[in-house]
Amino acid sequence: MLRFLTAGESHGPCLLAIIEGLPAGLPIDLDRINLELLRRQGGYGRSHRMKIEQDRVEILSGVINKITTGAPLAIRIENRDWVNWKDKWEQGLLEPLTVPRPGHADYAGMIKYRLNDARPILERASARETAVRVAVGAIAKQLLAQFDIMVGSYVCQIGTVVARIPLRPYPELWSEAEASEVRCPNPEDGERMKLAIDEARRKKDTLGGVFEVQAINVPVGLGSHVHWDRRLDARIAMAMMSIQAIKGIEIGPAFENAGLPGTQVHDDIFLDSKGGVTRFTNRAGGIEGGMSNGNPIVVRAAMKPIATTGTPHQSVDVVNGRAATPVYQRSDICAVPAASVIGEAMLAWVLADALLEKLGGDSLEEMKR
Ligand SMILES: Cc1cc2nc3c(=O)[nH]c(=O)nc-3n(C[C@H](O)[C@H](O)[C@H](O)COP(=O)(O)O)c2cc1C
Ligand SMILES: C=C(O[C@@H]1CC(C(=O)O)=C[C@@H](OP(=O)(O)O)[C@H]1O)C(=O)O
Repeated sequence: MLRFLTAGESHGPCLLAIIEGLPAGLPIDLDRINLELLRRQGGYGRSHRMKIEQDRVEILSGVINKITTGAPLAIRIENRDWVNWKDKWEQGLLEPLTVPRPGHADYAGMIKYRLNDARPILERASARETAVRVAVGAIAKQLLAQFDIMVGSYVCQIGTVVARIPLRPYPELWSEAEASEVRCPNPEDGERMKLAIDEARRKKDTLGGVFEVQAINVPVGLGSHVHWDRRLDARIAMAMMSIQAIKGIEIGPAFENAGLPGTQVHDDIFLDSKGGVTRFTNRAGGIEGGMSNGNPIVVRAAMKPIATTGTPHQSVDVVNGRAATPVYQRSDICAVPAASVIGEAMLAWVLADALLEKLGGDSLEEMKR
């Protein structure tokens, strides 16, 4: 079983993760992990914070001579913004934030943990934590790559701009998305998305959207139909929904399928010329009965608009009980492109876990055998 834990605050010294259960003998390419971190930091519409941070991963254990040993990996990413907080933080001089910000974890967290200050809540609820998750996902991708399984993504919608996705094999769409500042494989729609972000910024507003993550070359039979928590779609849904601000997911075009008759939805099975079977459609998004069916796995996720808007929301000061507006410092206008990279990391993690479960083995060699 693969598992990982993360720790760290958004403006604290660093983010940490411990990854347990990786097979021994897996070559780890640090540059490729750092490339994923760079991809997550990109994207049109992000705040000044992304100019401060330059995420690089350090591996502190579990890897010797660039190869996993089978022991837990401890990994670390520095928060460069820490120097701007360190003195006040260490001397206990940070002003309490007594007005919870709507759309954030602040209100529920303050009640739950009996705090008159939202800071301890926002520090951990922040999506800054996804930096280290992307590093974890990058390691999962390196395990999957040993079995030719690849994961990629693109952005399908920002605000009301819905991209027309060209009909091309996924790897081509991924490289076209990579060349776009909003990770949209359709350049014309990508420009419209950027204009929508500019307009939101001008109006002191924010945007959400939809991204799609896909995995190709996934063997048949990851996950299982036999028990609720072994179903691959359930595991993917949980991983995707764990990303901050993700509020909906679908496997394949699930919400469109819901309105169609069964004859137009289910992917018929045909004999191919080599005596095997093939399918010409993938409306199931690569999963039937909680198991991968050999088709690409296709997951869409809906991200709500960024909660902190330049136009103030109404709230209440929990200390004096008066109506108030929360403190505004800075905020992303749109983070859907970054979220799509985080979605890749989470899908890669779930698939690596399911693959290891299916193949077994303590070393890469055993897994391959
Ligand atoms: C990559 C990324 C960047 C984000 N940046 C911001 C931001 O700058 N400002 C903000 O208010 N919310 C931002 N969010 C969303 C909040 O973290 C999230 O809405 C909040 O923690 C509440 O969690 P929930 O939306 O899952 O309920 C970001 C989310 C992601 C995935
Ligand atoms: C730091 C990152 O994203 C942050 C996520 C975030 C939030 O509330 O989730 C708020 C912003 O941070 P700050 O509170 O410092 O302005 C974003 O910049 C990152 O993605 O690395």
